[in-house]
Amino acid sequence: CSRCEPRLPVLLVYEVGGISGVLEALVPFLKKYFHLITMKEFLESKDRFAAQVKAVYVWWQRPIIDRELLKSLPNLKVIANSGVGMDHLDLKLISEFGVRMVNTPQAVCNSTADTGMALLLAAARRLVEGHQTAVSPDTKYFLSNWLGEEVSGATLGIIGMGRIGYKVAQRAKAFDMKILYHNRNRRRKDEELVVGAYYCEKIEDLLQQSDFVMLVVTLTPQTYKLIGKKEFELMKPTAILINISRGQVVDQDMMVEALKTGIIKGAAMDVTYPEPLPRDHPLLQLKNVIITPHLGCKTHRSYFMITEEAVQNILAVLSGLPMSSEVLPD
Ligand SMILES: O=C(O)C(=O)CO
Repeated sequence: CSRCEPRLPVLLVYEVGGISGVLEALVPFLKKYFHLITMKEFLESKDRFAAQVKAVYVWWQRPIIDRELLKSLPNLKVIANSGVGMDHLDLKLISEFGVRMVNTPQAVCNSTADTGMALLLAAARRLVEGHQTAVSPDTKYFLSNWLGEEVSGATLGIIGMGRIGYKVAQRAKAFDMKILYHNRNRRRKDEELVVGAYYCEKIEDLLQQSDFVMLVVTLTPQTYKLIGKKEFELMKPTAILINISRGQVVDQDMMVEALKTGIIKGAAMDVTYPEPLPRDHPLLQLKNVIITPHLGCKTHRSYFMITEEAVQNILAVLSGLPMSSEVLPD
């Protein structure tokens, strides 16, 4: 009967709470705009819900969007992805089903740039080793030969000056760093002036000149293993690599080699492949490495803003209004 049917558009999420579920705190907000169903509820009542689901909210890679799911949702209009990275989605497949895709780039840029800067500072000043020293029972405390690097005046090379890269540049400017950046195309001329960044057309130039290299590109076939043997060899032996993009942007075996043999000085990574690394992975044995568990944009504020941005985008698609963050298959 029509009275039993949900009056709000039906939004499918993987689950609520738990390891892979939408944060419970966000559910009241989502429920203002949608009739929310979980994957479990959907699978239990496919006959009831299949034709009603208008949108899916992919919360950190769940649910997995495959052909079978797309086939079972004939009136699906839009898939909203939390965060900015879409490498876990088959964009071509989704568009074949006439479904639009949106992400939430505004919501994540400050928090992810903070993570990049935090890693840069932590690696430069050996914060993790420092912490381990401070809490260790049998350590001589004031080791005068245990010096870090100064960030002010050092050169930061940003590979991938998109929204997040630009936020990193703003932070680096406040630290008096010299900023270089590389994009495939120079399309940030106004912003270059604001932060005082220099464009390197060739990635090689940036690698040779930078004291810190930060990876902020999205993972695409073009950026897969962008940093490999040749690129490590171009970097200064004193350089520190920071990765806040995706693990696969770096050839990880080559990175282990570069870190072990002193081709570069250190690395700080919020992303690896796989995540997490197997416990016996050589990267976990190295002292000149900091690894964080994809903290990226994980702040209370960002998580709320992500959901706000996703909701705005979904509602815009459903009502045929323009929206800010459509992702096209190419
Ligand atoms: O936005 C993303 O895709 C991220 O990984 C941020 O942590």
